[in-house]
This record gives sequence, C-alpha cells and structure tokens, in this order.
Amino acid sequence: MFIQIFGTGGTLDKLYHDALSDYQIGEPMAGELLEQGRVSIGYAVESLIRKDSLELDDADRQLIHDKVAACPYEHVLITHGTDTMTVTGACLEDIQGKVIVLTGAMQPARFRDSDALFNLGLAVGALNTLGHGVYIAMSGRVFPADQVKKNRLAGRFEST
Ligand SMILES: NC(=O)C[C@H](N)C(=O)O
Repeated sequence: MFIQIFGTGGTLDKLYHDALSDYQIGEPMAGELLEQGRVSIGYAVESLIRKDSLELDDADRQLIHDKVAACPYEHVLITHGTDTMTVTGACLEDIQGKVIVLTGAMQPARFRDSDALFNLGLAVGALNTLGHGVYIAMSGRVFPADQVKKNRLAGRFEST
C-alpha cells in the first residue's frame, strides 16, 4: 500500500502569529505527523493549495479533483479545512477505483492540544480497511462523504 497525500490547507496546517492572531497556512504537516506516528507505509506528500477552506473556489476544487483523478495510486489522503470538506468530498464522488479519505483538524497540528495526529491516524486506518469511495475521517468516525455534516457549534462532524 502506498498513500498519496494532497495538502489543501485548512486549520491543520495553520501557523499563528501572536500579536494579531493573524495566520498563514504553512507547509503540509501530514508527513511530520506520519513520522511521529511511526507508520510503516510508503507515502508522498504534495501541497496543492494553502488556503482556509472557506476561501476555496471552483478552480481550486477542480484542481483537487484533477490531481486525485490523475494520481496513479489507489489510496489518496486529502488534508483539508473542516468548514467545506463536504463540498470538496462531493466534487470527488465521480472518481472511480480509488479509496479517497479527507481529514483535517479543529486545532492546528502545531498546537499541543491539536486533534490533527489523531485524525490523521484515523484517516490512515480508514485507507487500510475501506473499499473504493470517498470518505471523511473526523471526530473519531469515518463517514461516507455524502452522509456527514460539520456541527460548527459542537465542533464535531455528525451523520446527516
Ligand atoms: N478547522 C478548520 O479547518 C476550519 C477552517 N475555517 C477551514 O475550513 O479551513
């Protein structure tokens, strides 16, 4: 098994600058997290976009779609902002023959109490076990991408 990871930004990759609580989206953290998790799976990380997912537009989603569709690997992990993860998931539903898992984090991976490492582990577990399709791995659960919504108030993902 080999996992192609595409970084698209979101809070998982955010870097905060103290004084103004201003942020930038840094390089994808996924590789560092997988090293921390001591995985024995081969993987490659490619940064496609570095945006908060609220700022992703149709062209960004087309790029994500085309990169996933053209990827030679069966297993694809997308790190993505949580606010519009389901919108991007819906754009990928037509891609056949792949296990595609999207995950992200409510807190930046660079924060000590971040959920990023846990969520990434969940996503890798999902990639190991699921059949072809598009999934969202968040809140300790793996959802078909078209059967989940973010509950912003509660800060978690729930079945629709
Ligand atoms: N936790 C997050 O990732 C929220 C962020 N606004 C995003 O969707 O990119």
